[in-house]
Amino acid sequence: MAKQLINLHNVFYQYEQTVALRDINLIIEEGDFLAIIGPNGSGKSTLLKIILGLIKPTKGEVFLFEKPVSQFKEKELIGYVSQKSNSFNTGFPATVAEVVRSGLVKKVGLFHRYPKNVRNQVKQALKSVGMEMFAEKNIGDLSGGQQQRVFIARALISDPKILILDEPTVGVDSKNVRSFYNMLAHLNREHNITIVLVTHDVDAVSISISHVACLNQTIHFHGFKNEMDSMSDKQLEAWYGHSVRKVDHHSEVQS
Ligand SMILES: Nc1ncnc2c1ncn2[C@@H]1O[C@H](COP(=O)(O)OP(=O)(O)OP(=O)(O)O)[C@@H](O)[C@H]1O
Repeated sequence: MAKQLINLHNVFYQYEQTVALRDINLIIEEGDFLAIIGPNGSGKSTLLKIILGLIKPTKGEVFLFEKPVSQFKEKELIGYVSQKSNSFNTGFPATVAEVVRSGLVKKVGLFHRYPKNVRNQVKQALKSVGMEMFAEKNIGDLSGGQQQRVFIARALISDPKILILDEPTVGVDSKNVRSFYNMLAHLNREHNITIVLVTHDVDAVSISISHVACLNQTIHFHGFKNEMDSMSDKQLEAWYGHSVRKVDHHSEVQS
């Protein structure tokens, strides 16, 4: 049986006046490539914050790598790329290699020397996202999609087992979205990294992923992507709250 990397059991979360999440039961296994999709305000960011241990559920339990979250100390096993990552302006004075290397700061300490093999680690991380040719470029001179790849490389440099991405295609032009998802599929399949991403874009579920969770306060569906393909438009609308369109890019995906 695959290892349960994330397990949320009867999780509720309430901000002062607003119930953001109710009765969430969600198991994410090693090797999954899961998209959590839901409309604006459906609780996606709140769910990520709970998984990342940034907030505690009002009720319910969270297990990471089969340990209660309070006992889970190996934070480097979870790589996170936030929605706001790709906001560098062209004047930001750091090279791509420096940005990727900064992913190691927590491990090395700000004023310690980096070990000799760091240059190689930076190279490997950039290679895994198809950006090794850009190591010496200024981060601010890259496109939104290229910057996003660099931030993924920064998350990968500490060798995580899970990569969590919040709206990763914001800032990626539409013509590059498919190759971006192909790159994530490559990390999932060839580097055995479990991937969890959240998005409000239902179309995103059509590309590369293995599993889908449909969230609107609670989980309305969680299963294999192709099981969701067989959901009727009426079922989808009932969960999403308004009309949605499914686009099947599956046949176009290259690994
Ligand atoms: N700090 C907060 N204080 C009070 N209410 C909040 C706070 N953050 C979020 N909420 C509310 O909780 C609910 C879930 O918000 P959340 O940001 O998790 O949704 P989301 O699916 O990530 O939204 P979006 O797609 O718009 O980013 C919303 O009703 C939101 O207004």
